[in-house]
Amino acid sequence: MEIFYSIQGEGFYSGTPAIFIRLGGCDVGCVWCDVKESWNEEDHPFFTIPEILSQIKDYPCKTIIITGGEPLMYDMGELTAALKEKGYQLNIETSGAYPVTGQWDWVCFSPKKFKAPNESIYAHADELKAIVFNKSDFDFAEEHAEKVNRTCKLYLQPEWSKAEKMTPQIIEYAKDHSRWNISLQTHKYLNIP
Ligand SMILES: C[S@@+](CC[C@H](N)C(=O)[O-])C[C@H]1O[C@@H](n2cnc3c(N)ncnc32)[C@H](O)[C@@H]1O
Ligand SMILES: Nc1nc2[nH]cc(C(=O)O)c2c(=O)[nH]1
Ligand code: SF4
Ligand SMILES: [Mg+2]
Repeated sequence: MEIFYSIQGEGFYSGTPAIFIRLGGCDVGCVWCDVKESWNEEDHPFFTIPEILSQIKDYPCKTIIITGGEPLMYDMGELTAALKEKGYQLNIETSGAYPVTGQWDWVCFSPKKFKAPNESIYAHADELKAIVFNKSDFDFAEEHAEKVNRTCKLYLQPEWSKAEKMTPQIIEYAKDHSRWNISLQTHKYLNIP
């Protein structure tokens, strides 16, 4: 869908410069998705792997975030192999709704109520980033936290339109359940892509 250079706004790598590769296509259907324009793959241009390599080669950065859309709808083997060969660090943002493919240095797993995760994601998740839209999302976050590895970082991130209401509850929750950290969509406060 698009390639851009920005700062990772969310989660463990928040604040880190990164090249974003956003793949079009998603059938998870989150009601509050902030990139609904990504859902229909056919609305977006197709780039071959050599075209992608050429578009990113001049950015002064070796960290890539592959996002979407839902990147795991596709077999990520070929693209990630080509990027690894060029020495990039590869991070993925995924709902985990499809089996994990590809070679990843960091997997950010953000489970969704709208389409259950594939079981393969739990062993790969380096970071669980649960979106808090309402109170029931704390229990939903805990259900998934029970299934990830012990070393997986745990984040609660307010859904953007509900941030004013839910952030105070997230703060109290994290203080009472100190395994959890807070993630904010800092790029939206910074007005960057
Ligand atoms: C747009 S999604 C694309 C990657 C993948 N489909 C996923 O959902 O993880 C990237 C990240 O943004 C989060 N996100 C999407 N819409 C959001 C919103 N309105 N408020 C907060 N986070 C949101 C997702 O949960 C995910 O962690
Ligand atoms: N700056 C910035 N950081 C992000 N982290 C995850 C994003 C995404 O849409 O996957 C995102 C995004 O869209 N912009
Ligand atoms: S899974 Fe990700 S891209 Fe798909 S609808 Fe949900 S937030 Fe949007
Ligand atoms: Mg985003």
